Amino acid sequence: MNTITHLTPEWEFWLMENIERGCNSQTLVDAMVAKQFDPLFAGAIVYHYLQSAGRIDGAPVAPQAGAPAAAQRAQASGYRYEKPRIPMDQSVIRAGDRDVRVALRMDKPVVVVFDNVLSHEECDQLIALSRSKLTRSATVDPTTGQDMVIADRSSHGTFFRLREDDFIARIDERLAALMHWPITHAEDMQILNYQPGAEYKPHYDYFPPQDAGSNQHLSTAGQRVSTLVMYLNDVEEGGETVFPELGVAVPPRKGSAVYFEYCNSRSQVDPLTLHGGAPVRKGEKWIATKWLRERPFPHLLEQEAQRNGA
Ligand SMILES: O=C(O)CCC(=O)C(=O)O
Ligand SMILES: [Fe+2]
Repeated sequence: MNTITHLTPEWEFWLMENIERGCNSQTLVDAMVAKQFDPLFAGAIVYHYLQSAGRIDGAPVAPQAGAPAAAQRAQASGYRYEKPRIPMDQSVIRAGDRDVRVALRMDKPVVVVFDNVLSHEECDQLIALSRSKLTRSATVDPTTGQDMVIADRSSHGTFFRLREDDFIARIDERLAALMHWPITHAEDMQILNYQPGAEYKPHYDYFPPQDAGSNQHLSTAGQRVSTLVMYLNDVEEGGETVFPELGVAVPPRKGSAVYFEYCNSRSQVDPLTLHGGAPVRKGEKWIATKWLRERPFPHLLEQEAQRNGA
């Protein structure tokens, strides 16, 4: 049976009335799901209405107030946290050929800062290999799903295909081990360069389930589940990766990285992972980003099977 993914005026009224009465988000989502609403749609729409009603504070929160406030908002979104994909009790994670140190971590959402993901030589080499290939970065158009250039994203970038060469393959294998997710679920590695003034305004890495343009992405390998943003150089000033809902900012440091998770086994997505690249104020910023999907890419399954001699 098809589930409902749009809101009639009657349901709109019902939502507003019940929010006014002080109902909590889970009650509202459960009631909608019981009436055949799509669970993802119900979660997103309830979150949206609660936010519009001022019941979820979208403004950045002070770091000291971050944890309890974020937990409240997480609950309001209806997102159910599950067991983190990566170990949350180790200070060093053995990631293939490299020991990666944990510098900071939080759960709900899982956000972890790693040191020593890439050596300085690897950072330099990724930059050198990318420099001549850079083009203006695009984002996914919410209605068509096509790439489009927008002012919110003033960086330049390029991509490396999975296992493009031996150097990239070594890093790809390490990242799959670190992120505890199969290599067949990995998107191409993105390299970005931000010049002074360039930024990437706060956004979600997941494909918004309510956008028509997300369908073509979701149909290949499912939703994005986690991200690793690796810093390839030290930035003199600015360029932090910011999480406005959490009151967290991660300053770029050559070789280190920030990891976060935002999609559970029911394909629910976590709006608290809103994040962006703050404007670079002095110097330039280089990053490499790895996004992982719910399911394998068919062409990678084939590629890996051939490698393994199947
Ligand atoms: O530049 C940053 O720090 C964040 C980059 C980012 O959000 C992305 O590549 O999806
Ligand atoms: Fe992002």
